[in-house]
Amino acid sequence: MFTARSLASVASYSSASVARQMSSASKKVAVLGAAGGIGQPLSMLLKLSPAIGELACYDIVGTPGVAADLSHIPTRARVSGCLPAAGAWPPRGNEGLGEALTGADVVVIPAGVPRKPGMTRDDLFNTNAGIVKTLIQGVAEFCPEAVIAIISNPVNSTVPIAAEILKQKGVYNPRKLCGVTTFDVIRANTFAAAHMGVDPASVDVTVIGGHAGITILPLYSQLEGFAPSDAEREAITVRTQFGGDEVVQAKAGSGSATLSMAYAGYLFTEKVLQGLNGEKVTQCAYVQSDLTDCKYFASPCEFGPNGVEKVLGYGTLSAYEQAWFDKMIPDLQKQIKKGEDFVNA
Ligand SMILES: NC(=O)C1=CN([C@@H]2O[C@H](COP(=O)(O)OP(=O)(O)OC[C@H]3O[C@@H](n4cnc5c(N)ncnc54)[C@H](O)[C@@H]3O)[C@@H](O)[C@H]2O)C=CC1
Ligand SMILES: O=C([O-])CC(=O)C(=O)O
Repeated sequence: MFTARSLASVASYSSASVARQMSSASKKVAVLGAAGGIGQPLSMLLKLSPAIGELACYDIVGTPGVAADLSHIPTRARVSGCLPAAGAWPPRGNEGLGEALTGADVVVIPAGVPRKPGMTRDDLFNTNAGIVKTLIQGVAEFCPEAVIAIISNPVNSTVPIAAEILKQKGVYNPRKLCGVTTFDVIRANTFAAAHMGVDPASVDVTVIGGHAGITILPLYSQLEGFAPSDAEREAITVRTQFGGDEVVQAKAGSGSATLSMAYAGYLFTEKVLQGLNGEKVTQCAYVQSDLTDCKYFASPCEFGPNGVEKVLGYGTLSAYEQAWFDKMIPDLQKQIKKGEDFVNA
């Protein structure tokens, strides 16, 4: 799915590609939580994108510094740093969420607390639900037409929270609201490529479900040339489902994956922008869906000028994957309901 884009290629687009992207409509992207562990490297990668004309960095702290720093990179995107109150960079008086969001085509949200060892993503709910709620209220007010990409965990619940807030405000458009599950895809690609001894750029694993533990279901049976033993298949599947824990444990209390997530968030946003600029692109995302009994479900989606143009199917599951699927559905339904109840109760 992400065959051509490596970090190296971010900085070395062919001149034809740059010319094509610069000639397409210039887009504004807002990053909410831009001073954080994910927010900073994500903002840097987005600053390198020729598709972006304006990059708004919003956080409750630190964005004047992040924006000033990024602004010295010689790429076309103008950068602004916004805080809830005065203190933005460049100094223009009282700035805020409204300034960051007004005119935004895409809003990427990595705001919120990360896990520590021993926690599940659901343990973040109490803190992050309120953060996402506030930020989405801002989106509803200042840029209701924007495509929203939610990174803040637990994604399985924060996306339903966002949907319910947008419904309350009368601006919900299921084509414009996505949970970012790209990290699961790039993890699956990384692990499968290592197993197969091939370049990860040549691997494209479909990952369906949600973004937490057993709700993450990589469909390795659909990957051509991948023939693990039963034990290997079990190990790589579970590693993909619980890859986040590996990083949380290695960081030993200082947070969860940030750099690789920034890369995943960048890949996701670039594809959304390609779609908005008229290309037909396919990537997995956690969106409103009729494919299963879950109201929201991650699967391949076609992106285009209106955001998610089509929720695509995910093909045939092996018996092994079907067993995981059956276990996943009640979990995912519970996490979706928890998000909806937070807003509606
Ligand atoms: N969807 C995914 O695949 C992944 C999601 N995550 C999630 O992303 C979130 C952020 O992780 P990190 O960047 O590591 O955390 P972090 O703590 O380093 O950064 C979070 C940032 O959010 C900001 N923030 C808090 N409240 C805010 C508000 N009301 N408005 C704007 N900004 C606000 C903080 O000031 C901070 O700068 C976590 O919830 C984490 O679990 C992390 C990795 C992968
Ligand atoms: O594990 C976490 O808490 C962060 C995350 O979502 C991931 O790395 O996939």
